Amino acid sequence: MVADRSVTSAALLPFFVYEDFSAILQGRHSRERGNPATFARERLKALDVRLRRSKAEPAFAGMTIGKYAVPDSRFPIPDSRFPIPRSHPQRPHPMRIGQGYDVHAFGDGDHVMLGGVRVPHDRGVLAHSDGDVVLHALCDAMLGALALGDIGQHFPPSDERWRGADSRTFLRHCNSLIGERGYRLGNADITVVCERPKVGPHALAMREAIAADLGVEVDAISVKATTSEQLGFTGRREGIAAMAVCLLLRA
Ligand SMILES: Nc1ccn([C@@H]2O[C@H](COP(=O)(O)O)[C@@H](O)[C@H]2O)c(=O)n1
Ligand SMILES: C[C@@]1(CO)OP(=O)(O)OP(=O)(O)OC[C@H]1O
Repeated sequence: MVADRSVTSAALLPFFVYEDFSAILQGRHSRERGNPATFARERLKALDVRLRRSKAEPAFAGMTIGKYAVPDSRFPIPDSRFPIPRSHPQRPHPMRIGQGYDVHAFGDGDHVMLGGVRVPHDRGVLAHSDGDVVLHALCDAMLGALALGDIGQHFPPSDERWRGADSRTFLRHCNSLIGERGYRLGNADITVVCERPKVGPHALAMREAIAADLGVEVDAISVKATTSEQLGFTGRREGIAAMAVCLLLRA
């Protein structure tokens, strides 16, 4: 699937203002970075994200575009349940590691969402959200690296807001939690376990979609797959699993 790489200018306004303000606070101004709005537009252009004029929900709300966070009104940030530590240790960790794992059972359907990509299949998955095991495992790895619990604590299955939700929303939110705490994603490595569908033909599209949402280069994201040699629940084609590890670096 090719992402709708467009975003409303209204959605970008708050971070233009923020960028301007923070540059002033840091004693830097237009000579160093140029006009903030122009700088942001150039960054968006480099990432092939187009500005569009629309009053609709911005497609990229909540995601990080390069160094910019596009606000997502659905999430109060900071989330009071997961406060940002007020004081960092004198020598904060230069890096943090996280791992995640997710499983969904197959059910009726004609596709599975994997890494934000719609992959045609003769089954769907049973899930509260869109059931994207790749993104759920990655979110858990990112949350794990921050010691912030797991995806179910941030997006409870009991919450109707997340019924049928696009898991890229979860991913962008986890990324914003990372940024707020002074880190950035260094790289992530994801393994999908299933007999079918074949993941290989879609792996690049998944890497591109994930990289776009996280504001990192595609080579920072690895997606690979294995069968389980017809053993266990994945081998019997009852479900699909994914594992992820990620490394966070101090921003
Ligand atoms: N769902 C899958 C499973 C595997 N692949 C690719 O096939 C290779 C061989 O799989 P084995 O389990 O027999 O090692 C594997 O290395 C993957 O490249 C796939 O694309 N999708
Ligand atoms: C993603 C959430 C959203 O409610 O529900 P599911 O789509 O069922 O997926 P799961 O991997 O079980 O993670 C729990 C929930 O956070």
